[in-house]
Amino acid sequence: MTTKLFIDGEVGTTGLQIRARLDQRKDLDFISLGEEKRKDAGARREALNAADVVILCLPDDAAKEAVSLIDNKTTRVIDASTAHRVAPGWVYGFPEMSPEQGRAISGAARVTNPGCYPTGAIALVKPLVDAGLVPKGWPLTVNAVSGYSGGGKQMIAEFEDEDAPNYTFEAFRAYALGLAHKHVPEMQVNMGLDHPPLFAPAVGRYAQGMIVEVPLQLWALPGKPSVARVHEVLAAAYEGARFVSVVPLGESAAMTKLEPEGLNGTNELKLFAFGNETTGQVMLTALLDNLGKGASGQAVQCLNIMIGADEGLAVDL
Ligand SMILES: NC(=O)C1=CN([C@@H]2O[C@H](COP(=O)(O)OP(=O)(O)OC[C@H]3O[C@@H](n4cnc5c(N)ncnc54)[C@H](OP(=O)(O)O)[C@@H]3O)[C@@H](O)[C@H]2O)C=CC1
Ligand SMILES: CC(=O)N[C@@H](CCC(=O)OP(=O)(O)O)C(=O)O
Repeated sequence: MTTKLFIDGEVGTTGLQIRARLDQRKDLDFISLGEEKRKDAGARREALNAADVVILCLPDDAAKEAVSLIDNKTTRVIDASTAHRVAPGWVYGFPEMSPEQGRAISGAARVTNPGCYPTGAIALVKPLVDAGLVPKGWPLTVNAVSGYSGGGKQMIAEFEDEDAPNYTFEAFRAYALGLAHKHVPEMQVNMGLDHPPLFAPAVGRYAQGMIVEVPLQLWALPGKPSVARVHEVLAAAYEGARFVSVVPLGESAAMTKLEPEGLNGTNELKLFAFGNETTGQVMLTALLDNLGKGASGQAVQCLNIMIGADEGLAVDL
C-alpha cells in the first residue's frame, strides 16, 4: 500500500532535504504543487486533505494555518516548525527520548518534529534527570553553535549571497541575547526541568552541522557522580538505538578537538561525556547535522515510524 505524502514548503531548506531523502521510495505517492500554486491557500487545502501524511516545512504562522486548513480526521501531520512543540495533543517526535515515545509517534495523528538544538540538549540531559543524577530544580546551561542553514533560506542568503541586502562577512555570531530563544520551552518540558535552561546559541560561517554542550560541575550535584557514572547512564539510555550513539569514554578522552560538520548528511546523533574526574567536571556534548537528525532526517524517521516502514525504527528489534 502506498502512502500519499504532501510536503508543504517543499522548496525550502528542510523541505528540499526531506524530498531528496524520500525521492527513491516506492511506497510513497507525492502530492506536489507547482511553483505558481505552492502558496495558494485553496490548492494547499486540497493537497492537505488529500494526503495520508503531510510534513509541514513552513514558518510557524504558515504551519498553524496549514493545520487549520485540514478538515478531515484521517490526514496525519508532522510539523517541522516550532509552532506546536509544546502544544497539547501533539506528540514530540523524538523516538529515542524514551521507550514509550516511538510507540506514541507510531499511533499519533499530530507529531511535532523537535528543534535542532533541543534534539542534542534533551538527548544529553533527560536520562540524567530521569536517573536522579541531575535534580529537576538544577540550574542548567546549554551552549551551542550551528551552521547558517539552521536559519533557512534567509540566513543562507545572508552568508552566501553577496547581493543580499543583509549580506554579512561575520565569522561567528552569538545571538538570542535576550535569553528567550524559541527552543527553550521544548527543552525545559522534555528535559523534565522545573526552570528554563539558560540557552546560549551561536552561528558560524559554515553551512551545516552543530555542536550542543551542557557543562556540569559534578562536584556540586547532590550525589557528586563521577564522569564514568554519567557516561554509564547515557550509554544505558541509548543502548541498541540505531541513530543515537554514546561515544565510549576511552575514545572521547583521547580526542583533542571536535568539529561540527562531522555528521553532515546523516540522521545520526553522537553524544560525548568529555570529563575530568579530578576536577569533577563534565562537558556533555552532542554532535548532529541540524538538517539531518535536527530536522529532515528526524522528520523522515517519524514518517517511517508512523507508516510502519522499517527504516524508521528507533531501536533495532
Ligand atoms: N533549517 C533548519 O536547520 C531547521 C528548520 N526547522 C524549521 O522548519 C521550518 C522550515 O524551515 P526552513 O526550511 O529552514 O525555512 P526556509 O525559509 O528555507 O523554507 C520555508 C519555505 O516555506 C515557504 N513558505 C512560506 N510561507 C508559506 C506559505 N504561506 N505557504 C506555502 N509555503 C510557504 C517558503 O517560500 P519561499 O521559498 O517563497 O520563501 C520556503 O520555501 C521552519 O519552521 C524552521 O524553523 C526546523 C529544524 C531545523
Ligand atoms: C542558526 C539559526 O538561526 N537557527 C535557528 C534554529 C533552527 C531550528 O531548528 O528551528 P526550529 O527547529 O525551531 O524550527 C534559530 O536559532 O532560530
